[in-house]
Amino acid sequence: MSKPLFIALDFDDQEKMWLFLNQLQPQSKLHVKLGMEMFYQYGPEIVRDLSAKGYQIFLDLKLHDIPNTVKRTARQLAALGVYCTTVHALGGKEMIKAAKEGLIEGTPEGKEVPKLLAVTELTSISEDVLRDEQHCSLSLADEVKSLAHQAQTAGADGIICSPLEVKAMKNEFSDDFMFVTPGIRPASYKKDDQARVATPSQARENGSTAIVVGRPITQAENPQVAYEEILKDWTK
Ligand SMILES: O=c1ccn([C@@H]2O[C@H](COP(=O)(O)O)[C@@H](O)[C@H]2O)c(=O)[nH]1
Repeated sequence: MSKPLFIALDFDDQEKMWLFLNQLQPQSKLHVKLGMEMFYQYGPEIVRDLSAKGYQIFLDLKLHDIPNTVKRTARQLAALGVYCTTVHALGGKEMIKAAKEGLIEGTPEGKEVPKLLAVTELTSISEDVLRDEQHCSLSLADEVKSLAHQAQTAGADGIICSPLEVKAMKNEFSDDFMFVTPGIRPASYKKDDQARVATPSQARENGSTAIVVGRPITQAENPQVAYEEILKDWTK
C-alpha cells in the first residue's frame, strides 16, 4: 500500500458518516479510520458495513489493559478483516506482544494479519504536559523514540506519533516499520486540541508512512476540495 491518507471518521452518528462518505469522489480506494466514538455506538457491524463497501479500514481502538485481556480482544478484532489497529505503547512490551499474538491467532486462514500500531505519546500531549503531568524526564522526541523501540522489540509493525518526531528516528528502524502520523493540519487550519502538528507536505518530507486527517476534511465547507488539497500536498 503506497502512502495512504486515512480520513478519521469521527462522527456522532452513522447517518452523518455515510452522508459524508457518499459525497466524496476519491480517485482510488478510500482509506478510513474508525475510532471509539463510532465503534462503541455501532460495534463490529459498522466495520463490516464499511468493509463490504470496499473501504480500507484502520480500526483505532487504542487498547490498553493487561496482556491477557488485550490478547483476547485483539483476537476478536482480527476476525473483522481490518488493515490495521492500535494499542497504547505505554501498556508495555508484554501487552504489545500479547496484542500481536491475538491478532495472529484471530486472523482467518488465508487472510492478512492486521498491522499492529503502537500509540507512543498522543499528538495532543505537549512537552509541558509530558513533564508536569506524566512526570517524564525525557524530552518528547526521546520518549517517543524510546517507546517506538520498545514497540518494535515487542513485535509491533509501526507506531503512531506526530510527524515532528519521525525524521530524527526513522533511520534507526527497518524500512518496513510504519510511522503513521495524525496531528495533520494544513497551514491555514486551526490546531483544535492537537499540540504537535505539521502540514501534509512536512509529514511527507519527514518520512511519515501514512497520515491521518479528521476535522480538516470532515468539518470543511467542501470536504471534496479539502480532501483533494490535502492529498495533493501529501503526495506531490
Ligand atoms: O496520537 C494520536 C492518536 C490518534 N489520533 C486520532 O487521529 C484523529 C485526528 O483527528 P483530527 O480531527 O485530524 O485532529 C482522531 O481520530 C484521533 O483520535 C490523534 O489525533 N493523535
